[in-house]
Amino acid sequence: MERKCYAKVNLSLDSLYKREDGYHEIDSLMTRISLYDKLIINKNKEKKFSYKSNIEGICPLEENLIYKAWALLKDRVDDNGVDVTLIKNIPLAAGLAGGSSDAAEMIKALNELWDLGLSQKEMMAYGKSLGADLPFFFIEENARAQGIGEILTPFTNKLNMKLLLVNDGTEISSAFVYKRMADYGVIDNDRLVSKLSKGDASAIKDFRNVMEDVIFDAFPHLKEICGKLRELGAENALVSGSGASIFGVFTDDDLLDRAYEEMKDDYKTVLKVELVDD
Ligand SMILES: C[C@@](CO)(OP(=O)(O)O)[C@H](O)COP(=O)(O)OP(=O)(O)OC[C@H]1O[C@@H](n2ccc(N)nc2=O)[C@H](O)[C@@H]1O
Ligand SMILES: Nc1ncnc2c1ncn2[C@@H]1O[C@H](COP(=O)(O)OP(=O)(O)O)[C@@H](O)[C@H]1O
Repeated sequence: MERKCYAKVNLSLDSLYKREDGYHEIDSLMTRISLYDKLIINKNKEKKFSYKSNIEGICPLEENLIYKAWALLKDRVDDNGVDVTLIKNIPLAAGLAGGSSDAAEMIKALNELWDLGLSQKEMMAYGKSLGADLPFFFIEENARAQGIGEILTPFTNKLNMKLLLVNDGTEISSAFVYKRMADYGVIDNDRLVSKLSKGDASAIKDFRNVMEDVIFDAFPHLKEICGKLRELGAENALVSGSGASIFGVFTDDDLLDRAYEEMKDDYKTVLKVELVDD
């Protein structure tokens, strides 16, 4: 069985306040992009999890979210052995939720492979126990994420945008940023959702990520990438999630192509991507 594990970007990301349990209430518009890891999963007869990948040392196996997803479900069946191959294309600790997407697809795959009959709601609950970003990947639509990321409301986007994704190899953990966050609550996501559903292009200028205050303070060079994208014709440029990936938003293909040519040799990863759920 083969599955595509799409990356996400946050078109807008607001953090409202820190809760008693240490997590932050957020309000974010999330969308999947045409950059994906590939998971190849086959049953084996050894009742074991065997793993290989095109990249070494993401983290110890027991900490890999794919392994954790398997460990959550393995006692539901007798023949629980699987051979898993991960083709990693999504940059690490990049605000693109690659690990979360891998784990969500692993849960969906095991549900099918082992005929577990789990509902979307049950899979989302398993997902949430592994990370706040996981539930989004069970929706398979653009969604507004609230709560800690698990309250999901699909939205429609009629805007034809393409993104130039830039990652210079900087890795930032979500915990690093959340620890330094102030209270915000400044983004009008109701208005943004309404504009996107009507195809009103003025929405693009309203995209915002409140984590940028913390991120640019600690990693000022990332702000320069946003500036460069704007200079090259992006209608907006912002950090995705807790970073360190930056995306420029384009509605003109020629400008996008030109910006790609200008930037492609200057950073570790420069990719033209589309939104997959529109
Ligand atoms: C910032 C966001 C925006 O989509 O994405 P990334 O940039 O990581 O992709 C997410 O909120 C990241 O979610 P995720 O990375 O799954 O978080 P978890 O593994 O559950 O938690 C990692 C750390 O972030 C903090 N955290 C996470 C989510 C949240 N709503 N409030 C928090 O304070 C937790 O306290 C923990 O210390
Ligand atoms: N399958 C996986 N892919 C990527 N990272 C993983 C995976 N499993 C666990 N991790 C750990 O989670 C960290 C952040 O995950 P990732 O999804 O790449 O970043 P982000 O949360 O910023 O989008 C990684 O640095 C790694 O230590």
